[in-house]
Amino acid sequence: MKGLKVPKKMANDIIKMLVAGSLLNRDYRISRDHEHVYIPLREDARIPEIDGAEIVDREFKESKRSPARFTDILKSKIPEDALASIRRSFDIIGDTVILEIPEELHDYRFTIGEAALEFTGRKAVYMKRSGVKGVTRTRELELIAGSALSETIHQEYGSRIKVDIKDVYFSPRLANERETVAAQVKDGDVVLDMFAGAGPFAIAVARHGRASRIYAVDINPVAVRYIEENARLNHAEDVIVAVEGDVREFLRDRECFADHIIMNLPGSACEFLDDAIRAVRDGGVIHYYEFARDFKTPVNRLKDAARPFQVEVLDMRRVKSRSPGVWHMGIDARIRKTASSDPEKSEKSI
Ligand SMILES: C[S@@+](CC[C@H](N)C(=O)[O-])C[C@H]1O[C@@H](n2cnc3c(N)ncnc32)[C@H](O)[C@@H]1O
Repeated sequence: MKGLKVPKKMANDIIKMLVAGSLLNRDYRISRDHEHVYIPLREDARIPEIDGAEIVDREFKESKRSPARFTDILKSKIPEDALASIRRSFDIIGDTVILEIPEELHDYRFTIGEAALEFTGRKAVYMKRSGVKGVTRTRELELIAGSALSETIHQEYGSRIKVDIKDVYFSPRLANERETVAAQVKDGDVVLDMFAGAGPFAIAVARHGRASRIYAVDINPVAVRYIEENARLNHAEDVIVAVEGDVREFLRDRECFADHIIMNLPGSACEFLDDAIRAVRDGGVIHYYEFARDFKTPVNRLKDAARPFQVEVLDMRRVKSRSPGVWHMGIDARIRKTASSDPEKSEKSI
């Protein structure tokens, strides 16, 4: 399974960082040899480059500390053949857990919910009742165990994100992505998060401490209330400007002002590319997201929208899986608006 091999003297700091980013696989035990510590990772964990550390494929012993693996708790409670179809991957957001339960197991949902409550030690377990939908990208959730709490504070890296999981989109699986984007912001940069939700990208950028101003826009008024609250919670109210409304309206009279533009609305960000290209400064970077099977499709879409400007692709990432063969893709692309700003380019090959 996937693990991280790190020199002993770095292990403590790295483990803290992995715990903060929810990247550690707690079902397995950390192991050691004379010089190295081996840390089990979640399969979907994306680890930033760390000098001296190396991703490895390795056997880890199961953790005896965990009450039992999730399915072990359920073994005596639901039929053995039904167990196989339970997806054990679930999202933990602060004190809440969100589970996806296959239709044929819906009759067992309360039993499964109680097992998830015991397994995770959180306060509320919800089952997905729909996919994310509508302009706010929220989903229907049914409480299946614990108390009816839906507002919670989620911690990732050093950020604290308060959110009501019923009213505002939030995915803990984007924690690494937010770090990757935030790390690219330079001293004095102006950042625009076009689809900010409760503000997790904006908070990550603020925590890195280099942006001079971060505009966090969202059309969902509840989300904007949380951006304001999260700015205060993370001592970033001087740098984050929360804006309620359609980002197209916000950009109507603004041009060439942002050094970084974050476009995390993967189903329809393409419809906003013209606005983003106008808003980005010469040499600024667009962090563009799209559901796609390959990198070519989003890269070509960016290039088409940017014409006649030059697009220099800095990085491309499969951020997370959406469905078999389809990925939430992330592209970082520098936009060159004048010939003089076109240095020797090192475009990534697609
Ligand atoms: C996929 S969520 C991303 C939220 C956030 N970036 C995150 O990572 O948690 C997209 C967000 O875009 C907002 N949104 C959708 N259309 C919008 C528009 N035209 N202008 C501003 N925000 C919009 C939704 O309300 C939603 O909060």
